[in-house]
Amino acid sequence: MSLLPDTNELLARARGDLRMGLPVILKKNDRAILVVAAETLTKGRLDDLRALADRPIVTISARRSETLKARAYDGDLARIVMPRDAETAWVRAVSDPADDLRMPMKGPLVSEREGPADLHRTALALVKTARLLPATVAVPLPDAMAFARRHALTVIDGAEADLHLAAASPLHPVVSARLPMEVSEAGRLHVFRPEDGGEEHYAIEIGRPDRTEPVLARLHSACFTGDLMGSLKCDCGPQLRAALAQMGAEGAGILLYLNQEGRGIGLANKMRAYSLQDQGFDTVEANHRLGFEDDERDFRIGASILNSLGFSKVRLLTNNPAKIAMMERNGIAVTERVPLQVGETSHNMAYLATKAAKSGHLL
Ligand SMILES: Nc1nc2c(ncn2[C@@H]2O[C@H](COP(=O)(O)OP(=O)(O)OP(=O)(O)O)[C@@H](O)[C@H]2O)c(=O)[nH]1
Ligand SMILES: [Zn+2]
Repeated sequence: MSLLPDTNELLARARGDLRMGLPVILKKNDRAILVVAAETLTKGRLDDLRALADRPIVTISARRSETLKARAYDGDLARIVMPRDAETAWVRAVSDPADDLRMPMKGPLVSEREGPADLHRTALALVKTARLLPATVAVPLPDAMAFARRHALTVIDGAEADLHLAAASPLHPVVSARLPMEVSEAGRLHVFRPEDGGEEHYAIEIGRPDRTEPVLARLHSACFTGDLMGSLKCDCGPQLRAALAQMGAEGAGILLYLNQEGRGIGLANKMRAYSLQDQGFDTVEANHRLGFEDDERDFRIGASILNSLGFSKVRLLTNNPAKIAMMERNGIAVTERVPLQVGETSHNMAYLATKAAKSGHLL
């Protein structure tokens, strides 16, 4: 018998650790780093890191380094060397763009160019999956296994972590039950749970769609503000309700409710993006300043749920050609694009225009 956690389980544990401000250890052969998520770094933890190495490394994505005018010698990321007198406020200013305009970063920032960046890259990918700001603070760690045992810290093999973080986690059906709804009394809700400990996703089936014919389908990404609060900043709520109404009217359809809030960056980061939008940046620029790509969603999840429910052909309700391409690439044939243009307001006109201009959305 072995109760030792596998890499997936260790990654899930590490996400929890990082969100709580606990360090985790990433190792590869005889190299290891001790990592803390920049956003949860406390003074005490910074002192602990400094006791191990006097110049911790703050890793940010190349997107964030563009704004900070820091050199990204590692291509997709930059390893910034912490000045000896820098405190947690300095780490916050590097990782969080909230005050970029009010207090421009006093540089110059010095980027590390020696030595491998691979473990730092893994750390950055990991904090993103924990829905934290994409920035980490790390120090090299000799004798990692003994250190981990002494401090009861999670240790993950970097190469294994890379494989798991890049793969689409298998999803398993948990339960499904009848859900009479306003749009149709013949509703059914299916819950799917990913193996990697991530958020659950839902499928709402309307009627009993014929699995051999293209089904009217919608891949809806969670939007707490739009779906539930009636936010006027986006078109998500009206799109959700229009999609369900059309399925109800046709008597059949499948709506996936994917928990990829904020195009995959999480609600806290989306609100950081909204705050930047109030400073004048558009939706894409705001994501970049935070260190994210335009769209961090993984649409393999949607394809895998459709597959598991027995659907292989869809009439897809969307204005986003990238969604169609992702479905086709993952084995779901899109026989027709059904436009979904509802919910334009004076508050979201610029948002919709940016999506058309920069993200290829069809108007
Ligand atoms: N990061 C970020 N996410 C946003 C913003 N506004 C809305 N979202 C999220 O965007 C997702 C919806 O994506 P959209 O780009 O509006 O539409 P789409 O799903 O790509 O395309 P359609 O199928 O045509 O609706 C939801 O997860 C929202 O929470 C924003 O300003 N920044
Ligand atoms: Zn929205």
